[in-house]
Amino acid sequence: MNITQEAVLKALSTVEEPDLKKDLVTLNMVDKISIDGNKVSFTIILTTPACPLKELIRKRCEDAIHEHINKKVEVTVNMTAEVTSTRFGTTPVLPKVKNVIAIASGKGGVGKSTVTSNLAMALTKSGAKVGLLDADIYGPSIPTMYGVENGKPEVTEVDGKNMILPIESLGVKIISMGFLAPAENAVVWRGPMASKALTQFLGDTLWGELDYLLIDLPPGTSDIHLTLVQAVPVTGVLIVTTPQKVALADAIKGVAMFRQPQINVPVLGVVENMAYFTPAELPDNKYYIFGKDGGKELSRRFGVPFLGEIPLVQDIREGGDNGVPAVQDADETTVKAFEGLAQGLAQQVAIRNASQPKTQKVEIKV
Ligand SMILES: Nc1ncnc2c1ncn2[C@@H]1O[C@H](COP(=O)(O)OP(=O)(O)OP(=O)(O)O)[C@@H](O)[C@H]1O
Repeated sequence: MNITQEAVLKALSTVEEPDLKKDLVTLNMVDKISIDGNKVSFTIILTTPACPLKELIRKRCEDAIHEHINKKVEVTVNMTAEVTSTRFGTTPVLPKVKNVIAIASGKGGVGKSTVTSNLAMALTKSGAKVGLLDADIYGPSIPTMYGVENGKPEVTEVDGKNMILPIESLGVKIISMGFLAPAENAVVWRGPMASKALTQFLGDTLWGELDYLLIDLPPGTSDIHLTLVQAVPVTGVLIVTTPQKVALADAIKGVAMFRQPQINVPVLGVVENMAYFTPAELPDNKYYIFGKDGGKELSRRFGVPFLGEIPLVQDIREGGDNGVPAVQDADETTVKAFEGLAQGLAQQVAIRNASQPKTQKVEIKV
């Protein structure tokens, strides 16, 4: 049997990337083809390390080689990932950050910061480079959730400009207004001053190359939200809500705000936090304390993806208080819930990036 590189590519051109609806060869996702007798190996470059379709794509590649070349071929599919971006190298604001994702909730206290901190951790665990900006100036809780509440970011000079170095914890680069203004002084940050300080803080941080920068926005719909998402080209926003009526009503206002024509930030999805309570000793029991399926209905109403349910469990609260996000070492249900959210969000980012017209890359000095 004489297998050629062309034959391998031809076989793989029959495999469609399920989300992007184009074949792997057209999408330039096939690399490093190697052929040795009846052994064939190649690398598939995924659009995110958090790709939930990894195993499905691997299986389809193996099947395609067996079907189009020979059943007896020994196939090795290696997987790597290069996170896609439509902003990489095209914008003077954070040009080395591939995707900026804002996390918003209409109502306070729905667990936005908890979800954000676990999301950052889950993406990092998948192999992505992640930064986290805690823009919740009225109650910056990210430093506590990452055990760095006494963090004092250092400043370094780059090309004559003072840049802030983020504090790194558990592999995530973190900047919080809490590092600058202790909680008791948060009241000094008001309106335009807060917006200006935040935007400057964001741009003056030496993030380095990032696949995802998550911004934990303050609760509600304020000038700060508008200034931030207009100052930084944002890939999209994730809406966090609980199933409760009052939380949903505020989440609706949030979605409507981001969708205003002059704002026009894509809503990447909705996640329902505190979806149900599960006691540790009865893991199969679900109690719908705040109501049921409200987040799902919200996503249906606005035609945006529903990215999952996060249970109300003690581990999640404890993780936040102890400075280690629960996705790091909680029980399987909690870990799966946050990993599923990270995969779903990364998938929506990849789909969005693929649907954007390719912008001309411009060289920008950082
Ligand atoms: N799924 C969950 N299970 C258990 N506890 C949770 C869960 N989500 C959030 N919490 C707890 O609820 C409280 C509020 O969460 P968090 O600070 O994340 O909310 P927030 O929406 O960011 O609040 P704010 O409006 O102040 O920014 C915290 O004590 C957190 O530990």
